[in-house]
Amino acid sequence: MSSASKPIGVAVLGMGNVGTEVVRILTESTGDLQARVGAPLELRGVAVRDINTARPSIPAELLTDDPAALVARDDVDIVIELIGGIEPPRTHIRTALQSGKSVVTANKALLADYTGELAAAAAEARVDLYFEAAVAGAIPVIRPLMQSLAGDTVQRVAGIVNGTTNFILSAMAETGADYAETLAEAGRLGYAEADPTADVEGYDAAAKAAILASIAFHSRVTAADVYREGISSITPADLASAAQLDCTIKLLSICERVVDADGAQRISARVYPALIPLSHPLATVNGVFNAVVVEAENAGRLMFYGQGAGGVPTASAVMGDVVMAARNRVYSGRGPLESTYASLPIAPIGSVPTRYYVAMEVADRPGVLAQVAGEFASRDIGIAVVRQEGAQDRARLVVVTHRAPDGALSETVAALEKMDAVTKISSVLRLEGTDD
Ligand SMILES: NC(=O)C1=CN([C@@H]2O[C@H](COP(=O)(O)OP(=O)(O)OC[C@H]3O[C@@H](n4cnc5c(N)ncnc54)[C@H](O)[C@@H]3O)[C@@H](O)[C@H]2O)C=CC1
Ligand SMILES: N[C@@H](CC=O)C(=O)O
Ligand code: NA
Repeated sequence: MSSASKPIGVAVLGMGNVGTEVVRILTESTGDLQARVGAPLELRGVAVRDINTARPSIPAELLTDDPAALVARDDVDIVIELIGGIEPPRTHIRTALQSGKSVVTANKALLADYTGELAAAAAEARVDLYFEAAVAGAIPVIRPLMQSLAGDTVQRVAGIVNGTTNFILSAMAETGADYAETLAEAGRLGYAEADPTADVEGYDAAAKAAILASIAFHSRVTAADVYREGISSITPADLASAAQLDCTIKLLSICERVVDADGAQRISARVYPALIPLSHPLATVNGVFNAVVVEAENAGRLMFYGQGAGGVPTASAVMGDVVMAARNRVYSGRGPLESTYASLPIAPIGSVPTRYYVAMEVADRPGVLAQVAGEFASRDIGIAVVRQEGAQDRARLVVVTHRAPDGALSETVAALEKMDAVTKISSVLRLEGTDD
């Protein structure tokens, strides 16, 4: 260590749920952090949107409403971006990297689309760009994929990577809690994004899937490559119906290698709410907890579990990256570079085999069931479960299929929608976590 005593200057951009906790740890744990880094970490400044409304927990002289000026300071070595969104973070991060500063960010929305540009700037300047907090909050998942599994071949990375939606679905399933009230509570607890549409419509999970798939499969996957559905249409009736099938409903993020009919490998990256059996390990992941299951050729199955959102746990992941980036500066090292050599193409959702759960309202008269079953059979789709709920002149019919290409399943649903006897398709969900 050539410059053991030279302090590492740190700047924090954004002092919200996560930024506040990062500043707290930086100021409360100075001695331990210094010992772990091999040099003191010195907080040079904190950029906030409005100095007058900023929380009074740090000395006024550290506050600024000019993040660009803070990033430009010669005594700042590491920039921690915790503002969120695309701009201004994209500009601040790029400027920081281009001027030789390392960057730590939790900004999955930005990384899902701009990792290429930012990683290139980091590589050019020979500095680190770290983002462990961007996927599954406190859970170490980026570093295990990038480093621990660098010698293996990852086949699948799947799990629950959004705390807000898992908090909502768990509460609805456990206590019948109201969707809107639970979403508001997730906002108060600091789990939800500034615009919670990103959570409930699956954009946040899709951004995380893009990041995970890119790393796991050494390819470039962006948010637009990820098939996405959110949870806003999930009803208490769906959860009750899932329970009757010994299942629950979770918003899943699934990234896997799939092999085409012609033998070519592709990446399937998809996010949707799905039924999973209550016996599946992900079924017991509740509240703000996330879990990511990685399947690798040689390591086998690995499961990572912990708090996926919230200022305090997320700040832990940010600080882990800060310590690594600071150590690298002290010891003149660098973390791993982005790796996209495999460049696998994306598999269209229609080609991916899956299972469907379809709930519909049908006229309660003879022959309807045979007609419905006929639509599945004509596309070579096997039916695993048929259940009729209710009677009189309207009945709720639930069909669970065997595995078939998603395109054939969605075509069947479109055909059912046109049938006179089907008055309404109430919900279409996929079923995951089963062998058949
Ligand atoms: N809250 C969580 O559980 C997690 C959040 N993240 C990510 O961490 C980042 C921060 O999230 P939160 O702290 O929850 O958001 P937040 O909305 O609580 O904090 C962002 C802060 O940035 C400030 N800000 C906005 N524009 C600014 C500007 N131009 N200059 C300086 N400050 C500005 C806002 O006033 C706000 O205080 C986001 O990228 C988010 O996606 C990642 C994992 C978990
Ligand atoms: N809004 C996100 C925060 C963490 O990434 C979530 O709920 O998971
Ligand atoms: Na993480």
